[in-house]
Amino acid sequence: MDTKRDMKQKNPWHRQLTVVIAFLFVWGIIALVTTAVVQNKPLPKNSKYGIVLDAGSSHTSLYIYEWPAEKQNDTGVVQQLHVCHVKGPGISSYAMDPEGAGRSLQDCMDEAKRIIPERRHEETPVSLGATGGMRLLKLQNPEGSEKVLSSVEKTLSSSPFEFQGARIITGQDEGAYGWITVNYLMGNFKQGSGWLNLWPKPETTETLGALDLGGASTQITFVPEGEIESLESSLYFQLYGNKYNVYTHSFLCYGKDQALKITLAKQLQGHVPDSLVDPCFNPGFIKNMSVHSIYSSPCTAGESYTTNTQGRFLLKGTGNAQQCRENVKQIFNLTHCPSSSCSFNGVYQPQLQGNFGAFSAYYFVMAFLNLTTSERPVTLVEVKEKLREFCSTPWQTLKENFTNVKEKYLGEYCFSGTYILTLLETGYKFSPENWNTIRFIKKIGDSDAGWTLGYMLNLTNMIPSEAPCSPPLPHAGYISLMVIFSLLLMGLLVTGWLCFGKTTCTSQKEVV
Ligand SMILES: Nc1ccn([C@@H]2O[C@H](COP(=O)(O)OP(=O)(O)OP(=O)(O)O)[C@@H](O)[C@H]2O)c(=O)n1
Ligand SMILES: [Ca+2]
Repeated sequence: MDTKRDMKQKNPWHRQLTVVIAFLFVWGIIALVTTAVVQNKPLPKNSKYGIVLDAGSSHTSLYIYEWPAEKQNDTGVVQQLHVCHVKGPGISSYAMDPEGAGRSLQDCMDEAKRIIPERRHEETPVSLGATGGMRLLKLQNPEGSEKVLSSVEKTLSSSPFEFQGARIITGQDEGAYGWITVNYLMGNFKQGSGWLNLWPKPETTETLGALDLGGASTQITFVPEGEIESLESSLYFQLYGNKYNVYTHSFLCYGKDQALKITLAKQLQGHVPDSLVDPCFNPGFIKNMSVHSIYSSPCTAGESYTTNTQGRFLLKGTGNAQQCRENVKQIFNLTHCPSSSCSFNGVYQPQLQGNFGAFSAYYFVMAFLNLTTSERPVTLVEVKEKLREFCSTPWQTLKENFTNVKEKYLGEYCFSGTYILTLLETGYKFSPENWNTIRFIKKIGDSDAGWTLGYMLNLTNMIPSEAPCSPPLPHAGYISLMVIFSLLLMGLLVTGWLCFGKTTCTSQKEVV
């Protein structure tokens, strides 16, 4: 007791000092936590936007993309905000009424004006890419295709957005941008951010191959294991500091609508009867077809034919998947291959490698046939069995069971399913062993799989070739660590002070 009293007498500031330090300590903690909270408060959304119109052979879709203004070069930040499906057919169907092509886009452009905030309109890029249908129209009627492009250009350039062109994209670009889209959305273009910067990057990053099936053309794109033998099928990308040698090929006329025309033309063999019995359509299915609709395409232009007087014939389904397969196989020429390995029609294709995402019509058809929604991949045997069963279903039963499906689509699913199977197996050489590398996909996250996102990323230079320099820690991580370290330091200080105080006491005691 005496000792304590003595200490207080010797150090009258002892109590006050303890109170001040305790106060400063609490105040410091509150200040640090407040700073961290305020600093990491979500900022008001500051988005940028981009518009791409996919002018396909069968229809046009307008996609609006959105990304945070301050992070446009990061991987995976651009997301699909909205899609608007243009009413009516694809723009290539407007060759006889070019003004109609531009007019058809107006509703979707108005929708985009409503969705994108007005203050961003002027700086929002809008571009249109036309694919297989317009490539075919250009071959057949170059003047008509120019007029259609001018018409859509007029509509897009009269919008408040920043018009960046309406053009026919090459099949190679279509394949490449589809591959960029799926891999960007999957986050496969590793950016080496944060702590990852501290470790060397792996030599190769696995990417997903892209299979796109349209109405007029189809694309296959993937990174093969070895060298790519053909220069015209080879693309080189450097994205986020990673190098990619990509194989791509686009088959014009092997989209599923044109493939059907070629398959029918092969069966007609130039002689148009009054009716054609076809195993690729369900039993009881009857359709009155115009001969012109089959032979007017550049894809069947090589075939000579004599028509009956009406210029029409009846297509009658028998629903035999096996025979349908045989008919479809005939449109794949497998007799010559000038390279070490080929897909079909003498086109070079390296050995298949890695996993594949199959989208657009691949997805529409396989989803309808219930061959996509399974926890485990559906085997090739199961696909064949499903097609056998579906094709043999009477047309009347199908119509009764699927009242909500468009008749045009419904009538063609037997052919389409068989075509997809044949294209993948006979064409691209997928086998029972590697069939499970294919996933039929519509979306990745909220964004549709397709070429448009990749097209926009490229057009707006949003994929840097080098990984952008970034601090080793994300901002929130940095603040948290600063708080933790500061608390530790303070704790240390207080402990030190207490110990120092005690030592002084002890020594003082000894002195006393
Ligand atoms: N629910 C749906 C929607 C479309 N389709 C079919 O899918 C094909 C169109 O696929 P899409 O990828 O939209 O082709 P496009 O982009 O229009 O054609 P391309 O890429 O060749 O220009 C058409 O045959 C259409 O009949 C379908 O079977 N079921
Ligand atoms: Ca398409």
